[in-house]
Amino acid sequence: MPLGIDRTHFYAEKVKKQEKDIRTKEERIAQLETENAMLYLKLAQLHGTVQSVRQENSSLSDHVESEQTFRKDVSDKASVLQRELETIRSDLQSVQSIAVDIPEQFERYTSQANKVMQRHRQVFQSQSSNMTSLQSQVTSMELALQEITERHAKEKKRRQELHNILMELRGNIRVHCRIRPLMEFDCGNEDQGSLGKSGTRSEVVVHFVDDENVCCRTAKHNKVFEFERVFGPTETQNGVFDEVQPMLTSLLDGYNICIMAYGQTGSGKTHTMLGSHKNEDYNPSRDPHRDEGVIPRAARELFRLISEKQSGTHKVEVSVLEIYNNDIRDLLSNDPSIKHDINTSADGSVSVPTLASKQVDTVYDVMCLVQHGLRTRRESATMVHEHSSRSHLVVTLTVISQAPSFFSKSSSGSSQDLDSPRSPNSPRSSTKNIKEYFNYLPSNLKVMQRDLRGRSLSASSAPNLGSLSNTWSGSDQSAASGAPGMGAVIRTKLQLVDLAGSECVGMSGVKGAALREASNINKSLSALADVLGALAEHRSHVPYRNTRLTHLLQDSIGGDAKLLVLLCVSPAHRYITESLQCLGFGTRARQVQRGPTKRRLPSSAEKVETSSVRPRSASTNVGPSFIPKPT
Ligand SMILES: Nc1ncnc2c1ncn2[C@@H]1O[C@H](COP(=O)(O)OP(=O)(O)OP(=O)(O)O)[C@@H](O)[C@H]1O
Repeated sequence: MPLGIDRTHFYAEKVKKQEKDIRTKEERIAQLETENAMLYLKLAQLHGTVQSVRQENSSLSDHVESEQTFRKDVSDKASVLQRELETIRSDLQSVQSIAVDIPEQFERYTSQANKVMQRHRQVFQSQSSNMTSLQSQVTSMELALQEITERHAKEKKRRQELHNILMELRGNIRVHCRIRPLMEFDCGNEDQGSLGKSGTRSEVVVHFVDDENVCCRTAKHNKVFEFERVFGPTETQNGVFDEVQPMLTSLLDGYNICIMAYGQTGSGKTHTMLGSHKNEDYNPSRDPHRDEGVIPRAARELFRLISEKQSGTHKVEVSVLEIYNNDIRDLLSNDPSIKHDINTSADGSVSVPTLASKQVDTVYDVMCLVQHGLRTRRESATMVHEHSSRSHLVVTLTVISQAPSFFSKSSSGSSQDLDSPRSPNSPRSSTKNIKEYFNYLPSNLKVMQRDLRGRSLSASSAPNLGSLSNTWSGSDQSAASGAPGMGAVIRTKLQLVDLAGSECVGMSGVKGAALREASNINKSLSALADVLGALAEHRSHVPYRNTRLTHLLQDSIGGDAKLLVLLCVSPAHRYITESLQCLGFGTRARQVQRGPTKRRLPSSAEKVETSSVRPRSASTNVGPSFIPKPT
């Protein structure tokens, strides 16, 4: 402390100064604190900045990293592309080298193709010209073939006609064969001696070859049989009848006709002759039925033919009989158990005088009588089928026709029969008579022409039409008949026979009375075969009288009737023995030559009575009640 200065003052001054210092320092401190705060603030700001920079950095480094990856990828791809580029470049180089050859090759190929095309064009041209000539050849060959086919058909028809004429002139028996379809009962059964396996369908061994041939083929047999007509399993009843129909015209021309169905049991005889067993198809019916057989169809055709004739000149009588156990039983009689005898007249014609016959006017009447007879006919179930006929059924339609008087002895005085060879010098009838003749019997024309053709073949003489008017003038009938404008009476018969079936007794399984039936059936059928054998071999003795069947059919088989045998065969292996036997029977029948079939001559004994029912015999047996009244 300086001397002379008051101490207090000094100190006061010092304190003041220190306080000032302190204040200054405090201010400084405050200032510094403010600055410090500012700095803290700044630092915080800087921290934030650093943080964001850091984040930016990290995202930038991510970026960089992905950039690097991308770059790497790009460089990889670039290197791959580079390599591909190089390959392409090398390919391009090779393509370029090939491309240089292409136009050359193209030209070469084009010229080659042109050459080939030219060659082909030439070949095509030559072929098309060949084709045109071939086509014209084919056309002409087709025409020729058509012509040949037509000629063949005509020739076949002509051959058939000539064959028929020849058969007729020789008096041959016509034989048709029908193969039925395979049926349920054709199933084999070893117990019954079947050739097939038990319970299996029998094998088809009988084959339809064509219209004229049938063939039996098995391991043991291979045989073809020829007949006038062969019908296959699909043939209709109508088709079968179509071949029968022409014979019926002959019936009104004065010929006797016999149509018989032959075959083993179950082969379709009744089906063919009457119709199907199903639905009672052979019930009387006024209208034609699809399944009806030869008998109703023949009756229908007969009445149709009669309807074309002058009314009142024809009448028809029906008789129905069966031959059962070698006895004749009248199925129209009130007592069918009565046995009947057969009469043979001097001219060889056969009849059963005690048989009832009934006049009929329609097919319905005929079928009513036939059905009446069928109810009495012996039929029973055998092991072959349930409706086996145990008797031979014979339905006879007798046509009694009265010719107009111009057929009786004509003014020319000739009484020549058509069946005797005509002399070219025989007297000619008037043109009027010929005209009348053809007006009366237009259907005769065909038969006449056929006869004349046949005659001109055999007698090689020119046909004399003038003598035709005397066809039916066998005797002086005009006066005998008494009917003005009406002449002599002619009786012709149409015999329709449904034979009982030949059968192997073992297979049909019959015993006792049925065995007797079967053996009688077989006996009569073998007698029939014997008769045919004797006729075919022209033996002096023909054993007609061995059975009632052969005796009854004597004048049809050995006489002058037109005879048609309808063979019925099963196609099944099971019945091969019976089928071969049946076809053999047919072949034998065809070999029979009986001489020309003859026309019936008018008989002076009767005249046609069209108004009343006049049974020819045994009239008491048949009453009008047989024909049911129309419903
Ligand atoms: N062509 C055919 N079409 C269809 N069915 C047929 C034919 N032929 C025969 N049948 C049938 O075969 C079975 C036997 O025929 P059918 O009775 O006619 O023989 P069958 O020869 O008369 O026999 P049987 O001699 O024993 O009386 C019947 O059921 C019949 O309907």
